[in-house]
Amino acid sequence: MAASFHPEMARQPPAERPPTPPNGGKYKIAVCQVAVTSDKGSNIAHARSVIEAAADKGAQLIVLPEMWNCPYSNNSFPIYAEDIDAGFEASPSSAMLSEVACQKKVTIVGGSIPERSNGHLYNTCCVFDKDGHLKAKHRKVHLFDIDIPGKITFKESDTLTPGDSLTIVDTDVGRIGVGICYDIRFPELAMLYAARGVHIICYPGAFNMTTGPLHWELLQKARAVDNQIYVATCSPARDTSAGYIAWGHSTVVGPFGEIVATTEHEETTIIADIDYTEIDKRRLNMPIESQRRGDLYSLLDVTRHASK
Ligand SMILES: NC(=O)CC(=O)C(=O)O
Repeated sequence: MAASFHPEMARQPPAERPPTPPNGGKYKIAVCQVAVTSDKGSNIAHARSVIEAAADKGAQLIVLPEMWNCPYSNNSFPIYAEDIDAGFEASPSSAMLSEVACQKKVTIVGGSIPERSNGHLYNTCCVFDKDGHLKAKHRKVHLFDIDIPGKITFKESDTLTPGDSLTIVDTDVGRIGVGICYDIRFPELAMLYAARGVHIICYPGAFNMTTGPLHWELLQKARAVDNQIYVATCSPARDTSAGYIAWGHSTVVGPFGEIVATTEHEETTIIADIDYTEIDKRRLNMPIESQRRGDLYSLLDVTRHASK
């Protein structure tokens, strides 16, 4: 039975200080690089079985990819879109995530799906707690509009509207910041999340065959090492017959820039141990926050003292 959605709950700002994470800050994360088809019903059923399998292997935090219920294309977004705020009856993808989170008692960062709301379409990630409650909804704030002639041209803004807020959510597996794919290219977002005490940023994403080989891993490591936090990315599996071919290579990076777990492009689930005491350790080893020269440069709002 799906738990109901309370929009106000999702909008509550997090406390200034992150609560001490239970279990000493040690968790198992599963990043599910699922294959996506044009059949929404089978995508939902498949994602469910992959989540169940990950939970059965001990994962407590489970991440899905960007646009896991539909092909990644401007033609598909309006057709596959769901009205999440209208309740789970109007959103079978969210209903499934809520049910399986509650059934398996896991936190789910539910990749993203096209969301229809008040006449707009968004690229939206829902986060569910282990009781199946929708804790947060992140709408991709930086739309993927690029033009690399002869390689790739994509304009999400042809169909999608950007979100207008950041997403930080306190869960049983720590304080999570959410970004979607292109959001990873904007270091200010990650800095702000770190300033607010986020332990891990989850980026469901679907980089492509042009930018993926050069930028995907580099950006994840940069966000992690600059901010001394964990970063997890989750891509769909590669489908070479698709209009948009995803790079794959879902990864978990630690606060020293180390790859904790990664994969190639086929469908798979990677399960990794994360340990937030590593964040404190690395910040002691290399106290870049206190070494920052605020007298020479500053970014409005980006000071980690907000979380102290
Ligand atoms: N698909 C995206 O949003 C981003 C991407 O592929 C890139 O930044 O490159």
